[in-house]
Formats: sequence, structure tokens, C-alpha cells
Amino acid sequence: MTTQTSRITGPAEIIQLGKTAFCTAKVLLSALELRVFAVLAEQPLTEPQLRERLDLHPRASRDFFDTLVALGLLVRDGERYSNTPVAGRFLDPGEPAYVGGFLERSDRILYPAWGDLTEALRTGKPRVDNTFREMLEDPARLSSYLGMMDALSTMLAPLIANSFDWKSVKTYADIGGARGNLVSRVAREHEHLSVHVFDLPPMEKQFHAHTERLGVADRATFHPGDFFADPLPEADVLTIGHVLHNWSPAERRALVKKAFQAVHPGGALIVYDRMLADEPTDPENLVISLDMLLTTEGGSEYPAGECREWMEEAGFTVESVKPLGDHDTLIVARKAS
Ligand SMILES: C[S@@+](CC[C@H](N)C(=O)[O-])C[C@H]1O[C@@H](n2cnc3c(N)ncnc32)[C@H](O)[C@@H]1O
Repeated sequence: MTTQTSRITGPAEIIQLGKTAFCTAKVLLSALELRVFAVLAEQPLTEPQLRERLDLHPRASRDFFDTLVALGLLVRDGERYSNTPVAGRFLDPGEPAYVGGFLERSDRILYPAWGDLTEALRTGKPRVDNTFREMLEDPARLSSYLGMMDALSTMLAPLIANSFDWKSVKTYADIGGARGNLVSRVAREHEHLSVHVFDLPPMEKQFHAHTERLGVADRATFHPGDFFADPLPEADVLTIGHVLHNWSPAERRALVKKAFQAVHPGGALIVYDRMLADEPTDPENLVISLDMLLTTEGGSEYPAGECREWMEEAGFTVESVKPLGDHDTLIVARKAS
């Protein structure tokens, strides 16, 4: 079957794709780094006031603020700039729905790494040093990373809480569950659940603070360990979300096999990731797969069919494969009673 890309109809779109797209991305990322939205959350400001607050040179400050207006993130009313309602809700770090944790990491790590895509494609090697373990020891960097993870799992949590029958489930463990954002949000929807997170030991302190903040600490347990070296906690339901894509196919297969040992008879394994469609019509998940090339040793996105094979090979029966939100796929697999 021929794949058609109807987005590109002429030279204007080609130039937009090759130039304007990364320029406008960087305008947003710099605005976050400069705290434009945080400053404007306090009060609307004129161009000289905002420029002074942000300590910018006058040469391009008006163009920079006007670009943010043109992108729909700021409003200019007469001489004063303010946040649009959407920017005020999602880009002001003081707001609970802030998604900037994700974008801050984009700015610091992914934006420079993407500049080296050609080299990564030639060598198959990541362009970011494997500093993940070091980052876990650095509270500021860890917080920014967790902000990014939480931004994603907060959007998916209500869908996961409603797309599975949790009534008969007593224990639920999220493998690679970070500071417990997903389990906490599912536990808030289903008050009978006792929830568990398995993750690397440095995540434990963050886990206790976060589950406390979300009001589920009395039902939440952290299991420190390395999921390739240590046994996983046993539970009625295990989730593995946005984890398998960080590892090579052989490592994913091993982890799914290990999950089979940990799921109680009659229980289920739920895997979700940015899985790849059969036809490459949507660049979104393919771009994330290239992110994995740039940032991990062996990771990539993968088709749902491959995940099915790992699950069936481990002994599960796949019950359902369905879309989760705009870009993820959720697979539920059952272990026989
Ligand atoms: C991409 S994050 C996904 C976090 C979470 N599932 C979510 O969707 O928000 C990957 C998680 O796997 C954890 N992780 C990485 N290597 C691990 C290992 N060897 N053992 C246990 N956890 C690990 C990381 O600390 C991190 O929390």
C-alpha cells in the first residue's frame, strides 16, 4: 500500500517543515526558560516592563513577545502583554496543571540532541550521555524529570482508571512507576486499591512526598530495586507504562516474562506506550521513536503486534488492544487462574 503525506502540498509547507517548526519550538522553550509566563501570571506588563523584568536586550524583545502573541500564548491588549488562559493554566510553574517540566527537559536535552540526528542515524548511537543514574542523585534535575513524567501520566491516569475493571482488583503495582503519580491517581478513583511502585532506590523519597501530597500515602508502598536484577512485587494487576520503549527488544521481552511471574493467577498485565501504527501516516510516535535513538542505548517505539508476541510468549492471553488518549496504545493481557 502506498503511503501518502497530504500535509506537504508545495514549497511553503516544505520551508515551514524545515525551518519555521524548530524556530517556533525554540521561542516557546526560551520563553519558559526566561519565565515569561510566570512573570505575566503576576500582572500584565508593557514591553519595556516585561523586558526589564526578564533582563533582555531591547533589540528583539518586542518581536519575541509578539511571536508569542502570534503563536496564541500571549495576548497584547493595547501596550500590555498577558498570558492567554491556556498559557496561564499550563505554562505558569505556579499552576498544578503546569506542563513545563516536560518542555524544560526538551529544551535542555532533546533540542541539542536533535541537532545531532544525522550522526545518530549513521552510528545508531545515542547523542545524550547516559547520565540517568547521576540525574537521580541530583534533586533539581530529578524534579524537572519527574515533572515531565507527571505531566504525561496525569493526562493518562483518568483514562486508565476508567478503561479497566478495577472492582475485583485488590493490589496494583506500577513497574518503573517513578514517584507514583499514576498509581496515586488511580487509587484516588478506586478507594479500595492498595498500590505499589517498583523503581530505582533514589525515587523512594520523592515517592513518599508525592503520595502524601496526593492523599494516598496510607495505601501506597514503594519497592526499591532494579527490574532486571531483582524480583518484582506480586500483585493482581501490574502496569508497565512508558518503560519498555527505553530498552532493547530482548530486554523488553525479559521484563514482560518477569511480569508474568509477579502477576497473581487470574490477574492482568497492562502495558501502554507510544506504539507504532502499521502505516506511517502520523509522525508523532515516529518522532518519539527517534527521540529514543537519541537518548537511549537500545530503545525505540514498537508495534502493538510485537508487544502481543512478548506477552503471549510469557504465558499471558491478550484480552484487548486499544488506543489510550491521542497517541498511546494500551494492551491488557490476562494470566490464567
Ligand atoms: C520513562 S520513565 C516512566 C515513568 C512512569 N511509568 C510514567 O509513565 O510516568 C521510566 C521509569 O523507569 C525507571 N527505571 C529505569 N531503569 C530502571 C530499572 N533498572 N529498575 C527499575 N526502574 C527503572 C525510571 O526511574 C523511571 O521512573
